[in-house]
Amino acid sequence: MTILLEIKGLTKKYNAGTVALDGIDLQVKSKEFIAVIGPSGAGKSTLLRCINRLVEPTSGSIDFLGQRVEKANSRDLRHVRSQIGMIFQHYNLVSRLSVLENVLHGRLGYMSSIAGVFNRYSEEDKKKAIALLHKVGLENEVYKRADELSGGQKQRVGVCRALAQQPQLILADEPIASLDPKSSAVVMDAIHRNCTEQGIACLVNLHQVEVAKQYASRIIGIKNGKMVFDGPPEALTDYHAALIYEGKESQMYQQQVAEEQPNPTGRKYA
Ligand SMILES: Nc1ncnc2c1ncn2[C@@H]1O[C@H](COP(=O)(O)OP(=O)(O)OP(=O)(O)O)[C@@H](O)[C@H]1O
Repeated sequence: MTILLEIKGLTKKYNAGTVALDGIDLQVKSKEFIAVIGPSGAGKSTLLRCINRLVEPTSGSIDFLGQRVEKANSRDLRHVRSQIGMIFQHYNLVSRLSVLENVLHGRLGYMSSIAGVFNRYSEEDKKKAIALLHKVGLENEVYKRADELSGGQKQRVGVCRALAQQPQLILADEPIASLDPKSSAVVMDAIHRNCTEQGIACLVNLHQVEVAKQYASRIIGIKNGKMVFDGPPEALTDYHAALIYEGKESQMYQQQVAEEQPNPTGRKYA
């Protein structure tokens, strides 16, 4: 498998003096589905946000498909970001726009600035965006305003927006932290199934160890800005989990993804 992303010695110190990341080394290969676990404040969000430079790293290197991200100028950074989709905990949708328009925002990185400003999306982009919405069970919501949706539906729109980019990598920053267990299962299924089918690598930040084990092919444990575990889910024992969450054990059990309920209508999504 190709190496997509190679991080060496990544360190982030915030102005207040907090060392959020302390010399992280990480290689991500194409098609890997990696869960990043760790207690609140461990540095998970900072790690994901340094990869696409939503947060500026203090030192270290980030190589994404041969491009040095930490040194990239604005044009190169735009190119890198077009290949990295992002899913946010609080969805980051434009409330007053339709579901379809929000998904089409995933195409902006591929359009000229003028076409983007005037929302001149191609018919093909629109068809693909609608097909994505069908795939996640939002076929009846395509033309609704984003602020008319439930949290779980909004996050499925966020997933479609990231997929519309046709990225090489998706960064999902606590995508289920604001959702109930049933919606969490639907969202995690949508991320996992689409990434697997389309060969997209994914780094997903999660609090819950059981959810990480359920979906990931590899788990990374972060504690106090350092990587303290890196291995397959079956290698993550209770001992490792206790070590990662030491003193904050209750956080690793926060809401677990419910098994999907049998659905008499035959529709996958409620
Ligand atoms: N903009 C910021 N300015 C100053 N300190 C910050 C900033 N963002 C994060 N931090 C600090 O950096 C550390 C790591 O935070 P980060 O949000 O990356 O952790 P996390 O593991 O994602 O936590 P959570 O699960 O609660 O989101 C914490 O101590 C946090 O308070």
